[in-house]
Amino acid sequence: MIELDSELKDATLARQRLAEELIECIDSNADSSLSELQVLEQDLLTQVKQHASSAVADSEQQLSQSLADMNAVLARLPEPLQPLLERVDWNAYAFDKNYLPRNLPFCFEKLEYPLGDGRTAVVRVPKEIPFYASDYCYFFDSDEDSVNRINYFVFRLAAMLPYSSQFTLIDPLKMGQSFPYTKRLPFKRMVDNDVAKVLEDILNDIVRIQSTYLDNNTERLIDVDEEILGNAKFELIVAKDFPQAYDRRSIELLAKIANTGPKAGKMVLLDLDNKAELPNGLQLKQLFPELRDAYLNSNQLTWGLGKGFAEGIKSSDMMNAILDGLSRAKPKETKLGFSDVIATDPSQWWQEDATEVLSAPIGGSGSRKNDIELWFGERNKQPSSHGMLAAMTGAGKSNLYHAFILSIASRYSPEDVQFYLIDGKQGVEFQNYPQLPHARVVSLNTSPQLARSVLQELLDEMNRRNDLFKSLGFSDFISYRKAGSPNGKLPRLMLVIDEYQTLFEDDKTGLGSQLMINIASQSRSAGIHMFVGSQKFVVPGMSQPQATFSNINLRVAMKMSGEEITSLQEFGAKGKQLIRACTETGQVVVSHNGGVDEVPCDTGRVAYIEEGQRKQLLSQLVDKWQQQGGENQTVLLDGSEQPELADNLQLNTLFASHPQRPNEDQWIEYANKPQHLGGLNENEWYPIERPSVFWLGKEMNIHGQAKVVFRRRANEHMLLVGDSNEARSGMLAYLVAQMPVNASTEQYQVHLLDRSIKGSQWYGVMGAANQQALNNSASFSEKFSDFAVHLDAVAAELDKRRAMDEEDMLAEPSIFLVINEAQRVKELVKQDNAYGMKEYAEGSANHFAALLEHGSEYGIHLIFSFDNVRSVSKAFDRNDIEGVRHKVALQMSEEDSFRLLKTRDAAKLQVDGKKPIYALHIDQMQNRPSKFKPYCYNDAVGLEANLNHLAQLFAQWN
Ligand SMILES: Nc1ncnc2c1ncn2[C@@H]1O[C@H](COP(=O)(O)OP(=O)(O)OP(=O)(O)O)[C@@H](O)[C@H]1O
Repeated sequence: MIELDSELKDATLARQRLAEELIECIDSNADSSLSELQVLEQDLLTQVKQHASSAVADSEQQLSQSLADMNAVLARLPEPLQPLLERVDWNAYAFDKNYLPRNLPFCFEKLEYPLGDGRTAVVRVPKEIPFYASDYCYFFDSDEDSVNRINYFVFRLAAMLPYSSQFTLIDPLKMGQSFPYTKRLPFKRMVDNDVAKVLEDILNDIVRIQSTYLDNNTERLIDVDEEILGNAKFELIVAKDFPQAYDRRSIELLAKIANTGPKAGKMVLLDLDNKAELPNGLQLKQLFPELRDAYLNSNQLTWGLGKGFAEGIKSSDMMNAILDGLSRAKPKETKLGFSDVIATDPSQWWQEDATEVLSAPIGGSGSRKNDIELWFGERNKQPSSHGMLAAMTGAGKSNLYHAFILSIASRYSPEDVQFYLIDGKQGVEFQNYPQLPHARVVSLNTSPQLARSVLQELLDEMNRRNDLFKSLGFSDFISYRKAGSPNGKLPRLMLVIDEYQTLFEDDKTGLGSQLMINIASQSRSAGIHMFVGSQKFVVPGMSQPQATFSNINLRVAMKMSGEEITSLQEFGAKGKQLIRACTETGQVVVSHNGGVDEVPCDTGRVAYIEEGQRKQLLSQLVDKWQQQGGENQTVLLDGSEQPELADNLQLNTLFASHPQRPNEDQWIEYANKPQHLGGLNENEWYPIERPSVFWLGKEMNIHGQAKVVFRRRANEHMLLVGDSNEARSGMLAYLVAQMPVNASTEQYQVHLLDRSIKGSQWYGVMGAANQQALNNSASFSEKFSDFAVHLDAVAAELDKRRAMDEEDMLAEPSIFLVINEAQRVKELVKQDNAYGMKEYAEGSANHFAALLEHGSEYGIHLIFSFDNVRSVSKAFDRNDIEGVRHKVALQMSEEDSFRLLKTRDAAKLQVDGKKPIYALHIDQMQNRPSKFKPYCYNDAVGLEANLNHLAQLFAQWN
């Protein structure tokens, strides 16, 4: 045998190496990218050819070896890539994978090799044509075999892309009869008489694909990551018998698709009837500059060549087998299940430790199912403090929150992580989470003011933590926890705000932006993080977004509009490209590096949690926590509802922490206690002033309750004014009902005049409070004449007390004169007397002047409710009104608000609508109006429930 020369040896070795590599590639990893496979395969074929051509005469043996190697390699190719489709058992093929066709195995190339002895070896090498990676428009000449050849393209592509190939088979001459199987293809455009209409649809699709997937970096659909591709389809548009029976418009549209479509995955194949005429003025080469002969893969318009080598599909058995297989094929999994992401067995939960990092797998990319994660804290010295999420409606933002919350809740115990879950103004996304053991606060329909107060609360918590760390000599949360949490375990706190633009609404002073900057820049070292979301990153009303964003490293984006993406500054060009490709619900792009291009973003799909699964997980979490003896301490706030007295945390803490009525010292301690611990945060609490606290509703923050404290000081009276009956009667009834909080029955006196209209729905509310909560210990009158008896007595009592020495006076019980619906007390209307001075006509009413002026210093407090300011003015002088320390106003006109309060604020209480009802408390001594949601009377059932709650608490102290 003739020695191979060195060049040939090299070629042989190179070919062997390639063959081995290719086999390995196919064998070792079914998931290896197809393009890799195809490049190797292409190289192998080239090498075979080169080898053959240089082998010349003396290497027949080598040549056959090469061909044997090649065939061995080809035999191992996945079924849809096999050169001979007929050799595949399609009934056994699963159609479970897409093979993106950069090249299409197409026909056999006939190669002739002179063997030196005069003989010529003829070998057939499979030939591939560049397909979706090219800009070509292929044609072959039309003849009786055309359909078979078209079938070859269709079925090859359908097998290669069972989930991503679409077909438009245009057959105007035979009206679709050439392709009877069209209906059975998984994705197709049915073509009726209006060919142009279908072609226009395709053009629109091209534009859509261009704008969602393609840009400078990713020029072709075939280059888009398959994970991102989602439902985008590669399309083959076949024009049978072209251009016969095609009108001018269709021809032009087809040409436009052929020229712009390939990059967007739309290829045109012309079955070219070269005897047919194009309409006047149209020329094939001008219409289709990229036209190529499918057999020659050349742009020469040579006819009839290579036909003999083309593989066509004639076998209807084979076509049926492929169509059956396609219909059996399971649609590609578009939902990633949550059980792929977290452990489903509760015994495996709460094993992670949040000392350094809090991490939540929320989904996966490619074949990996849980590699998309959001983490907060510190990892390899890299910090990730806070995150933000932007997604258009329907992109799957809610599901992402659920995945995030439940992923964390399953990995970390409630002692390790606690949530503040805040829904925007109209939001109820987090409504299922009050039962979550990890939820410290859940706020639904959150008002802007409340949302801001949550940030303030977290800043307060941060300061408390920092003080603690400092006092113990620790630098931060991590070092404190690493030292074994000497003062008790502190959880990482995770604030999640949906629709976080709520923070910046009605915010003239820019408080929301400032609070956010402070949290973003300072809170990480205290173990406090935030993850905020909206439809965009930068939201209306936010000032200095850059100051905030520079501290928010974690950026999470889902499907967004093209314009939105273009104007994004929170991601670099590469990130934007990935976001553009998020065309389906659940697709997500994540950067922990501020979206910069230098560090690749993660992209994939968020695991989907069905509602039932969510509820099941929640109840399993509750069970697990209860088994450990844990209690649920979630504070639930709902901005759309009026608060209930029974939910008052301060009231409940007072009774929970004092089995017996507190003594003076205990009262001081409780009053001084901060609100977040259930105390009153009231520093001035001197028993000598006999302070009495009454809660009126809920403040616009997490822990604060709206309250008035009456002390034995000047002017400690109250006016409650405004036209909401629910609020007026609710506040007043509950105020009366709270008497026993402050003193035992002997230590207070209440004289009630209830002028509510008999038969109205508000009638009886005050009586119920007296009966259920006070055991009828208040004197209760419906007529002024009855009340006047008590009024006279109280006036006499005042005189008596004024004559007492101070200590004796202080021992006397506090007296509350309460008049409900005072606008209906005609005795309270001052009239001109004989000297032109204003005076009450009724004798007893004249006691009010002295009681207003001096009563409260001697423990006698007046509390009036009026439905309007005019009536207040008829009853009292301007000075009297100004003197009253506590004024609670409901929505009223600007003028009335100013007249009563010297501020117009009470005219703005209901700017967003009638519900919920807001009230304003002005403490004349503090001069700081505070808005709150008052307790309201809604119906007898609610009233009874709240009064019962009080009665039970009081029973504990009797
Ligand atoms: N990760 C996901 N995978 C698959 N389907 C999902 C995924 N997330 C959401 N979906 C589907 O999309 C629907 C809408 O999701 P979701 O409510 O999370 O969207 P959203 O962006 O919050 O919408 P909106 O802003 O309108 O409330 C869901 O009911 C679900 O069917």
